[in-house]
Amino acid sequence: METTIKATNLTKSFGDFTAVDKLNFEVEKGEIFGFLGANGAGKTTAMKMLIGISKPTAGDAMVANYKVSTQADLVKKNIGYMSQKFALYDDLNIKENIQFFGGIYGLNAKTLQQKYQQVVENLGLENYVKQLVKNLPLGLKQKLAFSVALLHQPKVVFLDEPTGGVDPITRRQFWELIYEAADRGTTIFVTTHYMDEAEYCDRISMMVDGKIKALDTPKALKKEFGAETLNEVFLNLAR
Ligand SMILES: Nc1ncnc2c1ncn2[C@@H]1O[C@H](COP(=O)(O)OP(=O)(O)OP(=O)(O)O)[C@@H](O)[C@H]1O
Repeated sequence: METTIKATNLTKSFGDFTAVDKLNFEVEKGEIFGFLGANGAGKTTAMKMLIGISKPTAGDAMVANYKVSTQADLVKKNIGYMSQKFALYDDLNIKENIQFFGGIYGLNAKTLQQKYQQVVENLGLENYVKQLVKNLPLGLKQKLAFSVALLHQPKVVFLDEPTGGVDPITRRQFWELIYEAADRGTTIFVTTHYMDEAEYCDRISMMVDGKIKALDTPKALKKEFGAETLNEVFLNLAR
């Protein structure tokens, strides 16, 4: 087993307030790890530390073999990131987005052309290549954003509520792409508020008030809490 994320007492305080309180967990290569919590539980603060844009005030984390405390630039180069709020440039077309984001990660023109063709073919985007990304249906935009986050073949990809606003069938299709990436060995770290998505994860953690209160497979968590659904587990914990 190869560990791609390891948090050790990972902590972030703002003055007297501890938003993330001594998180300890490991995520293996190719694992799909769901990161759940109610609003304000501390998920965004934790994720910001894991992607190297915010320094822990105590503890540390290794991500893709680099320390977030001292090697944040290397962490950033070796991960992918996609959020619901920002992922692609609406006023560029598919090719331009791939050239822009792939270029940031240092891919050359030939590789970018190959990646572009692969993405168009894999996602069936042939009818949209002349359009600006803003004209794509939301579900396709999300799939494209995920593919763009994987252009530089990162060891880990962080997905921050990647499927907000689409129906369960479209979410399910998005998850097929996640499974394919995980099968190729990419580690997936995903936050979500949708319990159907949480069910698709290999393991999930549930955060309450800055701490991880439960962490296991969806099946084991339901058993542990004597619950029929993950939603019940979640409500039990968050209460
Ligand atoms: N820069 C900051 N200064 C002070 N407090 C902060 C700061 N950033 C976050 N917090 C506080 O830390 C707590 C956790 O916030 P965070 O955004 O990480 O939660 P979250 O679990 O991501 O919630 P949501 O699902 O709503 O995004 C909140 O109480 C928030 O007000």
